[in-house]
Amino acid sequence: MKELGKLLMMAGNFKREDCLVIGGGHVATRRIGKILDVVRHITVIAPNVTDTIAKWAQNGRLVWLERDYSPGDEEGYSFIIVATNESSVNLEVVHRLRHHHVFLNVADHPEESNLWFVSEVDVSPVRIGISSSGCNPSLSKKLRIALEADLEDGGNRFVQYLQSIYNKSKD
Ligand SMILES: C[C@@]1(CC(=O)O)C2=NC(=C\c3[nH]c(c(CCC(=O)O)c3CC(=O)O)Cc3[nH]c(c(CC(=O)O)c3CCC(=O)O)/C=C3\N/C(=C\2)[C@@H](CCC(=O)O)[C@]3(C)CC(=O)O)/[C@H]1CCC(=O)O
Ligand SMILES: NC(=O)c1ccc[n+]([C@@H]2O[C@H](COP(=O)([O-])OP(=O)(O)OC[C@H]3O[C@@H](n4cnc5c(N)ncnc54)[C@H](O)[C@@H]3O)[C@@H](O)[C@H]2O)c1
Repeated sequence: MKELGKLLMMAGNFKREDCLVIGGGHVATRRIGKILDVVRHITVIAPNVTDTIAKWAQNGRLVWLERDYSPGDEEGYSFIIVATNESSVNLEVVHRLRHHHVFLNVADHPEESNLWFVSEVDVSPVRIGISSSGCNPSLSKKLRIALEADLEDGGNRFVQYLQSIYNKSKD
């Protein structure tokens, strides 16, 4: 795993951003799931997509362009997720965006991204983000699952405190 250095954790407002996702496989599906209700509009470009993405397209949650990426597709988008399984395609997009100020997430080259995804625990209205700074995403996932399990049975003080905030917010 590459060492990404220290990252800044912030809460983002993407309501005005139009997102382009290049690639429609498992990584794209996971990340689209996280931004569906967060960005203004999502376009997916990929010759094949998962059943989940196809369903989102059918339901009008996003637009799927059923074809390969071609240079220039990225024009007009402020948030771009690059997640094809063709490393050369991913790097071509990175290269073309070098002088653009866009939010960029590249699945197989995290060091080229300016935005990394985190594991999320939703205790609405509180959201807890977990990041290993790219060192160990599996560990982030395990911590998320452990926290969610705690949340289910109110097992410790931290989670009980969160639960009390949650219950108050419902009153
Ligand atoms: C949070 C989550 C969001 C999401 O992806 O949606 C996420 N990864 C998740 C899962 C996951 N990722 C990987 C596995 C298989 C591991 C295995 O098999 O051991 C699993 C587990 C699984 O899939 O079950 C592989 C992997 N991931 C990265 C690389 C490095 C590379 O590609 O170089 C490799 C290849 C490593 C290798 O194999 O060497 C990099 C990144 N992954 C990140 C986020 C960012 C850093 C976040 C952090 O540091 O915490 C960053 C930088 C991407 C970015 O955001 O740009 C999601 C958990 C969601 C949840 O909570 O469930
Ligand atoms: N960072 C992470 O968390 C992580 C985890 C696993 C895999 N990866 C990397 O992410 C990438 C994607 O992984 P995946 O499991 O989603 O792959 P996948 O095989 O499930 O999906 C690949 C997608 O890319 C599309 N595609 C291929 N060529 C294309 C082109 N020219 N233009 C547009 N779309 C094209 C395919 O149609 C498909 O939808 C791989 O490079 C993999 O190494 C990253």
